[in-house]
Amino acid sequence: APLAPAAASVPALVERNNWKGSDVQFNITFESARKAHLPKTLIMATGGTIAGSSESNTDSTGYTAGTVGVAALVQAVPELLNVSNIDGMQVINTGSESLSDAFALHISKLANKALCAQDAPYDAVVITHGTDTLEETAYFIDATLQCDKPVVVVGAMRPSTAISADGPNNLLQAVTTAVTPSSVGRGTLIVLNDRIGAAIYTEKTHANTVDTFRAEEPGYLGMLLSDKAFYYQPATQPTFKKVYDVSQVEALPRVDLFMGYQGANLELLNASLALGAKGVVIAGTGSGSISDIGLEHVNEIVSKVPVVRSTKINNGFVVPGAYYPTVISSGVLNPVKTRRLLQILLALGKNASEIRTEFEEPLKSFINFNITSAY
Ligand SMILES: NC(=O)C[C@H](N)C(=O)O
Repeated sequence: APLAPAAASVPALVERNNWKGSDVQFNITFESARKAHLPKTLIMATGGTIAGSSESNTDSTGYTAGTVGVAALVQAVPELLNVSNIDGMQVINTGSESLSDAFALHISKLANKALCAQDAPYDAVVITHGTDTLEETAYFIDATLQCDKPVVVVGAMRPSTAISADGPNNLLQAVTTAVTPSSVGRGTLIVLNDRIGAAIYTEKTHANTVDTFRAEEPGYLGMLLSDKAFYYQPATQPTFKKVYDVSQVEALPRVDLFMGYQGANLELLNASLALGAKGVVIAGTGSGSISDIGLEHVNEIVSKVPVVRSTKINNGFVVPGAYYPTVISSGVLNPVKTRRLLQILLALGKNASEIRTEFEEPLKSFINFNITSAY
């Protein structure tokens, strides 16, 4: 059976649903294992390969993601209870490719309640998540969490039934990182495969291997060594990070994402608007370049919705350039994170020139240019 309790001494779990103010499906705790001196961590489980299983222990492609619940995930790693008191919450159980914009908003609100509300019951939150869109949730929470407590997002590349499944150790490392005092004040973190990265910079870089999460240019913040989190530098927040309050936001607007390539003409932008898009992100080629014909189509819609250009290279900067006066530049954010920030800004009612300022103003600190509003 997948994820049978690894040790005879695993305390019995208690299922309950008494976390005030939440709309959780169910909530587990290990009451008998409570230790007064340990911090309290809430594990929010969402599915993914870390909660996946297969008939075959060598299968790392044909398994079903999101089949194992939070109780089994925690029970498979009783060592968690040596570093933290643990509660578990099953937020959803699915492959992360199927997570919606509504999910991102929902889990951000849950994390804020768990950590930042008055009398917030937890010291840290760990989110178990599929890796395919893990960085989108991690960045969204990073940009919307109203306090300094740690949120760590973790996943796995091999299902729970695989030989050398990476999930259990990743989960232990995530909880260990979450309750390490020097994790406070660093923003949302991504922990997999012994490495700790900042949500704003870290992304999935390989479709199959366990060392997939990297922050190619800025590098990792730290690593785990014999189950201790080690940081290379004292706590600091990412350079361009800004935090927004989405507690009053009821839904994120539709924002579509288009990619640049030879022959891309972007005429589908009009279809996107007709389907209700309130903003558009273009994962441009190189440093955010857009084809001449593509730019013509962009210019047909910029008076109606903001268009932000990032880069499909997923590394480096897109800065304002004379050639694209009508388009907003994403700075250091990759396309999917750019999309998340644009959704947040639109949801908060910002107009196009305010959105431009939010994206481009921070870049002024090191690059000399004039922000010109083309609207
Ligand atoms: N490794 C994984 O978790 C991939 C899976 N498709 C997911 O994102 O849910």
